[in-house]
Formats: sequence, C-alpha cells, structure tokens
Amino acid sequence: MQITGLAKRYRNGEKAVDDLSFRVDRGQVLGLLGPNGAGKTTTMRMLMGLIHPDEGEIKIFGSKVVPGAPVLSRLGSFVEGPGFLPHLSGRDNLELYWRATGRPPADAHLDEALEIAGLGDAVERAVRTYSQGMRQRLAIAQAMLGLPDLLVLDEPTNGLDPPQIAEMRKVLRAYAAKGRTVIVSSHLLGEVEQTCSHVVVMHRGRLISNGPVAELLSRGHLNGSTRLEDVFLDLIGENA
Ligand SMILES: Nc1ncnc2c1ncn2[C@@H]1O[C@H](COP(=O)(O)OP(=O)(O)OP(=O)(O)O)[C@@H](O)[C@H]1O
Repeated sequence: MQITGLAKRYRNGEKAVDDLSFRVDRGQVLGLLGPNGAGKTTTMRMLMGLIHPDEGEIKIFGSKVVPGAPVLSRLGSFVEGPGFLPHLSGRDNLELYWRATGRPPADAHLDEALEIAGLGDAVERAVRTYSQGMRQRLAIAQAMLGLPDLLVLDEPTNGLDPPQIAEMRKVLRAYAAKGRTVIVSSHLLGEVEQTCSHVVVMHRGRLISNGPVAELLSRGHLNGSTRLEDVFLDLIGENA
C-alpha cells in the first residue's frame, strides 16, 4: 500500500491531512499514531475509499483506490464498531454481513476468522449478551472474513481490557506474519510499541516520523529514553 501526497480539507477549510506520503509492505503491522485530531481517521477513511482525497493518491497492490474499485475487495476494515443485530448470534451476524457484500459465500472464511478472533463458543450466543470486548472481537472477525490481504483497523483495542489487548496483539501479528499487511491506528503508544513493526506518526495532518518501531526507539535512546511515548512526545513537541 502506497500513499502519495495525500491531502484532505473539510468544509471549515482546515487541512485534516496535508501532503501525507508513506508505504507499508506485506508482513508489516503499521501503527498510525498521533494525538487527537492528527488526521488518523481521515486517512483511514480515504484508504477505505469512503471519502475522496483532495490531492494525492492511494494505491493498494498497484491499483488506485476509488469508491467501488475492485481492489477494495482485498481490504478488510472497520472504522467504528459496526452495528450488529443484537438478537442474532455472532455467527449469524457475520453471515448476514457477508451476504450483504454480495460476494460468493465460498469466499467467506467464517471459521478461520472466528478462530483468529478467538470468540470460542460465544459465537453461537446472541450479540446482546456480549461484553464490549467481545463485540470488538466480532467486529475484527468481520473485517477479517474474506482474509483480506490488507487489514485496516481504527482503534482496534478500544473497549478491550489488558488481557484482551495482549490477545489482540497476537492476533494482528500472526495475521501479518502470513504475508498480509495490517494497519492500525491507536492512541495507546505502549500498545503500538508492542504490536507494530512500523510506525507513522502524524501531527496536525502531517507526517512527522516514519519507520521501523525499533529505529524510532533507538532514536529515543540517543535522547536518554527507550520509551516510544517519550519519543512521540518529543516529536510532537510536548515533552517538557
Ligand atoms: N467530518 C468532518 N468535518 C469537518 N472536520 C472534520 C471532520 N472529520 C474530522 N475533522 C477534523 O479533521 C481533523 C482530523 O480529524 P481526524 O478524526 O482525522 O483525526 P484523528 O487523528 O483520527 O483524531 P482522534 O484520535 O481524535 O480520532 C480534526 O481537526 C477534525 O476536527
């Protein structure tokens, strides 16, 4: 996935994303990091073909992203927890979702996605009985249903407790280890540090740092810190 010179301006005139360029390759888990309003969600929405960039372009596996582009079938995503039907089981919700995509039933890797999300027997229970964390995992299973080559998740650990976050970390790493690509946005710097192989740091719509997490950490080491959080605060100029 390659983003080149991406820009998006909302109606109030301010640039939510400004001259953004970066790439992510197979096998990588890329963390999109930035403070509130940095432009992470806007970037993700453009990546998913939900909104148009004003400038620049996004290519997934060599094809330009435009609404309805066939290449978008290789992408699985969620921006906010999707609305599940509470009276239906987790499994029925996923089946219903897949039917609505109009894609062939044989392309839905239901059991594999559920296995990856680790919901166990709960998948047969009505979604209304799920905890927030279980809903989040079902949402991730939904995004993974077609075993997409590119998985894009906005704040996937929202609503999860620490053991579930640790579990999610394993799931995402294992997913990328099979030669697929994962992009996640997060506020949780420690989480990005432990989950991601690469990081893009955004601030006020612009890219301020980009590279392997280890490289960023070694840069912090020069300044006397090995914590990504300190490196991050230094980058956005808020480390007093
Ligand atoms: N629909 C919209 N209309 C107008 N401005 C918007 C809209 N969506 C986002 N913005 C503005 O664009 C900027 C970037 O927002 P965005 O949601 O992409 O950031 P973010 O990094 O995802 O933030 P957060 O971490 O708080 O979710 C912010 O200044 C925000 O107020």
